[in-house]
Amino acid sequence: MNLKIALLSGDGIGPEVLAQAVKCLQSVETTFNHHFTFSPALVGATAIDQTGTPLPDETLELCKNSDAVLFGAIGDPKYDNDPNAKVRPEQGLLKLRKELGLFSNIRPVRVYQSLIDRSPLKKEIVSGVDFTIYRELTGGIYFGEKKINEKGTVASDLCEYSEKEISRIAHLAFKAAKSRRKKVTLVDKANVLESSRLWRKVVTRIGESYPEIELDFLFVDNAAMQMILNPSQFDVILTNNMFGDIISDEASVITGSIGLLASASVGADNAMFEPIHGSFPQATGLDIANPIAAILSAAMLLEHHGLIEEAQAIHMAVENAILNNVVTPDLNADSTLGTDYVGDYIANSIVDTDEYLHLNNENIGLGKSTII
Ligand SMILES: NC(=O)c1ccc[n+]([C@@H]2O[C@H](COP(=O)([O-])OP(=O)(O)OC[C@H]3O[C@@H](n4cnc5c(N)ncnc54)[C@H](O)[C@@H]3O)[C@@H](O)[C@H]2O)c1
Ligand SMILES: CC(C)[C@H](C(=O)O)[C@@H](O)C(=O)O
Ligand SMILES: [Mg+2]
Repeated sequence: MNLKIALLSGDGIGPEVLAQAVKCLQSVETTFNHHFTFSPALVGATAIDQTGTPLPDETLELCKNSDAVLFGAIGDPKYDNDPNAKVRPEQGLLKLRKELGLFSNIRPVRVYQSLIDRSPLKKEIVSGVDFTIYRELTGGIYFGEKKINEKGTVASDLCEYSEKEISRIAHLAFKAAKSRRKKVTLVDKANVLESSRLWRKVVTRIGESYPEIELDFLFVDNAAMQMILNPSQFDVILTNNMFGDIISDEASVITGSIGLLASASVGADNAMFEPIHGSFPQATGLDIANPIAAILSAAMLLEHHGLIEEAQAIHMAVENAILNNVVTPDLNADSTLGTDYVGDYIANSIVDTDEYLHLNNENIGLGKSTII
């Protein structure tokens, strides 16, 4: 398959982790005989420094004309610490999501058995945790009208949602639950917010057309608590833009590190793949950032394009690295292995499992079909 991939490395650790994801995609290219074209473009603080804007027009055009966007991270302390800054790196990411129509952000949360001791929670609580967050990505308080009075003493951000915005992501969440454990939990604040009450109404109605799926509701404050008390109860979590942002960082803690969590941002015509973490500015250039979230985002990119075995090969290579303790210091405080080393190790262990089985079966005189 030929794929045109736009590479938006961004700021901080973005370029370091994205380079490892590219290595893995290149390894997939040779192992499975595909052709991927990588086109780098500016975004975030780096783009502001060079062009004055966090999302130059050329970057947006490139993304629109690519089969997928692979995104690193944006953000820089010089903007984080300046509430008066008018131009901010985050505006680039938000505009990109909006312009590409990426309304659904899918964030899988899975605990690796071999990392169970890395979780701050007890083994018996985290064992087997496997859920996915469907976070609405182009609406809500992030994109509602923002106001501040002339004196600069009163400010507001409007949280607005339409039925259409809710229903299109709700359908995706229900469909995902069909091939999982058949449960959707809507996380909202319907006891207080009008917009959350609309979410409940719309999602309840849509749920009726998925009778095999159990639909559950949790207020976000309780959901934050349940995620720590009993995370195994979740299968598919459906939620708005802001709640999804917050609970996904919380969920990452269960797994042992935010450096493990990948995501796919999907719309009708475009798709972007991005770690859930940020630019981790303190780690820039230190070769300590965990590249796995970026690498697994590349796996989600492949899966999105129907390259299931290829995505599986990346997952197996990641599991192999984790099993062999080839990890960055966030997963093992004694580790002296860096981002680049872990990236190389994972890229070099990507194999075509089908071929591997085939070869091994032939060696022992069995046809491939007898085993698979
Ligand atoms: N999608 C994005 O680009 C994105 C997401 C979140 C935050 N940000 C931006 O990033 C900047 C820093 O934000 P922050 O400090 O709140 O969040 P962050 O995710 O960058 O870092 C928070 C903490 O998570 C850990 N961490 C993050 N990524 C890691 C990795 N790959 N490996 C190991 N540990 C990792 C570190 O302990 C770090 O201190 C801000 O400017 C923020 O706006 C961008
Ligand atoms: C950087 C910021 C705009 C972004 C968000 O809030 O969506 C980030 O936290 C994320 O989770 O991708
Ligand atoms: Mg976030």
